[in-house]
Amino acid sequence: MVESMESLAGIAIVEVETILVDVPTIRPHVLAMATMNSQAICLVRIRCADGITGIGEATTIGGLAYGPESPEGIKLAIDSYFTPILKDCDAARPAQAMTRLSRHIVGNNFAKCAIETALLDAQGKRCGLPVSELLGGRLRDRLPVLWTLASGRTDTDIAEAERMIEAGRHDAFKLKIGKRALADDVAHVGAIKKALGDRASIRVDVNMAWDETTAARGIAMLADVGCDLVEQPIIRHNRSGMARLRASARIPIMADEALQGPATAYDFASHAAADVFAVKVEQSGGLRAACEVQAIADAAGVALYGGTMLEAGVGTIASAHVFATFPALQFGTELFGPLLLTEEILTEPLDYSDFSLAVPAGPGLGIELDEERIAFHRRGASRATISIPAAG
Ligand SMILES: O=C(O)C[C@H]1C=CC(=O)O1
Ligand SMILES: [Mn+2]
Repeated sequence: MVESMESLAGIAIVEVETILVDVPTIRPHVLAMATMNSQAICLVRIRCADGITGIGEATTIGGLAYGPESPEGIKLAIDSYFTPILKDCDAARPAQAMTRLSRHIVGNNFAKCAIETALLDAQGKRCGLPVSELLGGRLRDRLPVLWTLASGRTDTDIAEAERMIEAGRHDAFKLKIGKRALADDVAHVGAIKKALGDRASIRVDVNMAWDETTAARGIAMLADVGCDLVEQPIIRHNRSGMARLRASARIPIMADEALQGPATAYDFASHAAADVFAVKVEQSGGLRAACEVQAIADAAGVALYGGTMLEAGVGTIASAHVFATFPALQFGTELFGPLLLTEEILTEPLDYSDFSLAVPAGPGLGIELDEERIAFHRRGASRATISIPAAG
């Protein structure tokens, strides 16, 4: 007999802890809608009655500059609304817990993703399986990773790209444009492509900064200077505009902000409004929802790219487990979030080498938080001052 959804909890969820952590970026990261000097991370820890703890992360870009959720709002939503529901859920049934949450909580995709990550991490540890295996099974152990050049200066970006190629870290780059005049942006892209030539793929992300007319002109100009792809050139809800741009462009057009989970993916796929989907686990509403976006893309013949919200180690590895299950990943991934931060918050550094990221093989996410670093960067932490003994 199938057990009722309302069955009593088998393994109780004892505690849901949310922690805000601020980690500086290695340099200012200049996007059309915000310049990031640090990243605010909402970490989640779910403690279960069987002694297992799962971890999750929700991270946004520029606070509320990118979308409707912020790290502070996510913490508040989880503490006030998610936790009381989770206290009645069975930790050993993550899908049931997520269905219950969705019945009572509208939207809040990022918060849902953090909770699902923690539940799946705990479940993986319980079963001795990596999260990617819980999601159906991984098809690859490494993921190609692109780097975003966004210092705001062309010469600095070229030097940064040269260092990345030389170190074997990245050979595909995304340039953030849309803040400056179109001609200046195209000159910036053209100069970088000219300097790097066939050694690198150059793509751009406009982050919705153009109107449709500017986009039509801009995409043609970018194709002329050797750009390989244009990401989200216009506002997220203009699906017919995206379809028109896609139909006339010589280079692929990718949807990012427009994709807020399976329903929007279906809408964009059925209206041929993008050549490529940037799948983001947080924007999708969680790991399983991201897999549904992938299935819709594959069914519609839309190519795939593994996106990021510039998450730190936990969110990045949650995404890596998801993308490792994708049969096709034609444009690779941009899972470089931890590399943009001055330090990793994990005990073991992630393996970024050979132009790719290794997907951890251990149970759950296969990573551990560095409690000392978390305590240091925790918002409101009183930092111990180092006293230097007086000379002599
Ligand atoms: O894609 C975005 O819009 C967000 C993000 C991903 C890489 C990056 O530099 O910013
Ligand atoms: Mn984007």
